[in-house]
Amino acid sequence: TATLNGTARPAHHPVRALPTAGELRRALPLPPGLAERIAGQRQAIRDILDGRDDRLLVVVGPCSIHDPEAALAYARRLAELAPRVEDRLLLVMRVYVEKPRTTVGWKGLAYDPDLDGSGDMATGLELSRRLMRDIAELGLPLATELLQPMLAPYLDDLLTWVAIGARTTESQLHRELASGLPAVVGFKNATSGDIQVALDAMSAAAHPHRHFGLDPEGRPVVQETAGNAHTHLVLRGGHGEPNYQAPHVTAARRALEQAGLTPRLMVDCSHANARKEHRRQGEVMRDVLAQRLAGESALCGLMIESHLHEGKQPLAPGKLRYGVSVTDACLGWETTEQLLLSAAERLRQS
Ligand SMILES: C[C@H](OP(=O)(O)O)C(=O)O
Ligand SMILES: [Mn+2]
Repeated sequence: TATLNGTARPAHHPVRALPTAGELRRALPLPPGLAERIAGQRQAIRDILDGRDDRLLVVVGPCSIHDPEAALAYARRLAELAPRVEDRLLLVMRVYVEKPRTTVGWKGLAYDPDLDGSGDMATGLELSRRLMRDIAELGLPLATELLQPMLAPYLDDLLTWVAIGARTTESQLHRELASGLPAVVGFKNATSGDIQVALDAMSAAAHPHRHFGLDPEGRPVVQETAGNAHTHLVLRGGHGEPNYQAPHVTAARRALEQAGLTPRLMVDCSHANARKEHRRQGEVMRDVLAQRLAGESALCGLMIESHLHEGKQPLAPGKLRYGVSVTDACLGWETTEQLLLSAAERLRQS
């Protein structure tokens, strides 16, 4: 037996039932026209990946969502900014509801919406889907990291862009998942900095797969996927060493070309590229823009971790400051807005 919160239980005792993906989608359906709008947003990103659209894809928002109200307030500001830069930047909001932990820690809104380890996932799933739908209705394309493959059908009709994280890019389950997603998928390099696992993931995800899965009613099925050719590498640094500078980008582009993959990549300005110092994201972004303006055609995207207010705070329920990340430190809104406005301006001048 295992002990959970001090209570001895059989090791694999199902704690509480969950709605099926079908039930949650019926409870929180897409309003008329939203599915078509999301399909158009996905196509816009494919156009950038395929070089038909020379705008920059920018995935921007909180490292994690712990407060749907604050997330919606952030989304309203981003939705107001998006049309002001859309001639040069395609803004996609990070709505991350599942967090991979290096060891243990809070796992995200979908897993633990009360932030106290109680694990009320039924509420977490409902809050996550409801928030994503509210944000999508503002006209913003949505991005998230998909971590638990069985959660994907609860949310993936709302997703324009999906990250497979540094800790799961090597996982066959996540490559199979990516091969069946309608969204564009970014594979992060490994936490070690190795990019080969991401190139292998792109190759694997481009093929059709048959894999174990659940149907919308939660019954086990053999899932058949068509393959997803619209995937790309995301450079996020490794073991505290950045990999966004020109030599790394050139090497990554060459590796992609040699593997017969689309030589397009995104730079995650945060995480190991900022050496976990959130203010460095601006410096990383300026370097990437300079490379792009110098003609590096592989660079088609940026990721920025940003929230209403800068920094991060310990996860202390009841003592939380509004609009501050409880996971990785983020830039504040004002700085983010300035960075994006000046990036759009620099790209216009080029
Ligand atoms: C956790 C994730 O970053 P990663 O460590 O997977 O690059 C993220 O917050 O975007
Ligand atoms: Mn993060």
